[in-house]
Amino acid sequence: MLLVVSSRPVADADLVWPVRNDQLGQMATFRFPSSSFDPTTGVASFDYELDGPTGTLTFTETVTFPMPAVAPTAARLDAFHRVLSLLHLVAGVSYYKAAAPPRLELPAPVATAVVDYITAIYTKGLAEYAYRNDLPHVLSLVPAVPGTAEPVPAVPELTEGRPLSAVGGGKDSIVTLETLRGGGFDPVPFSVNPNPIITAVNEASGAPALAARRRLDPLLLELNAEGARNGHIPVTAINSLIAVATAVLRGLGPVVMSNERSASDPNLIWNGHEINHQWSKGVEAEGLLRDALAAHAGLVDPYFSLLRTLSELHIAKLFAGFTGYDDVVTSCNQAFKLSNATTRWCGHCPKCRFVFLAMAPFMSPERLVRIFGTDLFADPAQIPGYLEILGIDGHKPFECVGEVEESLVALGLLSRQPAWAGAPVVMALVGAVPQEAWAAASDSEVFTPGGPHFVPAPYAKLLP
Ligand SMILES: CC(=O)N[C@H]1[C@@H](OP(=O)(O)OP(=O)(O)OC[C@H]2O[C@@H](n3ccc(=O)[nH]c3=O)[C@H](O)[C@@H]2O)O[C@H](CO)[C@@H](O)[C@@H]1O[C@H](C)C(=O)N[C@@H](C)C(=O)N[C@@H](CCC(=O)O)C(=O)O
Ligand SMILES: Nc1ncnc2c1ncn2[C@@H]1O[C@H](COP(=O)(O)OP(=O)(O)OP(=O)(O)O)[C@@H](O)[C@H]1O
Repeated sequence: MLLVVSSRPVADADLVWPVRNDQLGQMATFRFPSSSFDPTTGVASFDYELDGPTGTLTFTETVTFPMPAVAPTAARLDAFHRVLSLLHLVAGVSYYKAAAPPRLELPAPVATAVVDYITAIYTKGLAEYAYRNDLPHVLSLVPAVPGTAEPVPAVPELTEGRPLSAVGGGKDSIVTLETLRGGGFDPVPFSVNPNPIITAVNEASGAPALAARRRLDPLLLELNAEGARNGHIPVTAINSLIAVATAVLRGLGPVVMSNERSASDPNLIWNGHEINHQWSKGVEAEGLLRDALAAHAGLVDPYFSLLRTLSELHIAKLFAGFTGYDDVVTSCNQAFKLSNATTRWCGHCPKCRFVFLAMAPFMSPERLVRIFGTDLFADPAQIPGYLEILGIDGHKPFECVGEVEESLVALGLLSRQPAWAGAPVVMALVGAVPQEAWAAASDSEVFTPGGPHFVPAPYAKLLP
């Protein structure tokens, strides 16, 4: 059930406006003044500017790419630069959101597909931010573009080669990596800013991995500490473009993501707009990015999610079949913060709750507790959080959690398994679910692949 809200909630303490910095409050325009790439170091630099009557603030973000031993062909280098120019536009969201000015000025003429993608990134990708900060103008932002460019011709050779498999350290990317390997595709694992968890997952795979390093401008973090506007950004879009640029630079084939079916479903409706925490993981974002990459860089099938048609519960079931990652797999977002990250699962956030529930039907309690380091079903303090995930209280949390129906199906499966049925939290939840909710949850729908996807034919045969 989708919650429709007409007023926003009281903002979180860390999102409260006004900021101490008056300058930010009066910014009128966001620009993309310049970008550069140094092939000797592999460092791309992206400059941004917030401009208003009280002055200008400038930012520079850098991304360090893993350079190939052999220089890329001229065609690949040209496509790489074109992907970098898209990344420049997309990575601006982190700095735009510090002020949310009404004007967004793109630096050069681009194809219509690029305008469509960038418009969606700054509106739908920032929708949760707009909702939490009560900034409805962000949802209808229209970029100012200095002209329209013609789409470039398609160059199929640019995406031929071993697939690059994006690894985030969680169960989903492990399922993708192992499924590609099982199908004989010899994927190259790739991560942006791999932390010790991601490094351990890559080591467990035994496949040599590539990495790119992304560095936010420290000024942004200073402004955040002073109370600048802040909130969620479409980070998957940024990681995706860094992955595509790396694949093009390294002579690899398509970027394979692990974004599931439920990532496309919104958390709630506000002012008539869908608010989806995971928008840049959804199928709409995937299609828009593919179109932008085709029009701007001539890339054919450069990017797709192998798991797009699967539910989270289905992916959890597949993950249970791969036992080599139990000591390293971590899906909890707290473990991926830039500072004060947890070592592995925090054990008390919506994502930990959901993944524990999703894996439980397919694992023994011993194995699951070993993976998490704690038994969430033994702790009654988890019950209120689970009631949200089951759709009994509040809306779907702003986290990467599956649909209410998936949670209900998982709980139904647990209630029929002697190993889990007697767990205190399982018993309490089974008692709390209204009869009509059980009726709406269908095992077969959850385990039947479905919905739109962009998986090319040679890869589609790998799916269940
Ligand atoms: C790890 C995490 O969940 N972070 C979110 C959190 O930020 P927090 O302050 O707790 O920690 P940091 O991630 O270290 O961020 C420090 C500040 O830097 C800003 N920032 C970070 C990355 C970036 O690319 N741009 C930035 O401006 C950030 O605003 C902090 O002030 O809360 C933030 C505010 O809501 C979120 O923006 C942080 O989310 C990260 C960007 C992040 O990597 N999140 C993924 C784990 C995540 O949420 N993935 C989604 C997919 C969403 C999508 O559409 O792509 C998911 O798994 O559902
Ligand atoms: N640091 C990263 N570098 C490269 N790709 C990433 C990174 N973090 C996440 N991804 C990719 O982005 C997508 C969304 O990330 P998400 O965190 O949902 O996936 P995950 O870590 O594989 O699984 P889980 O849902 O269990 O956390 C996935 O395809 C994942 O592979």
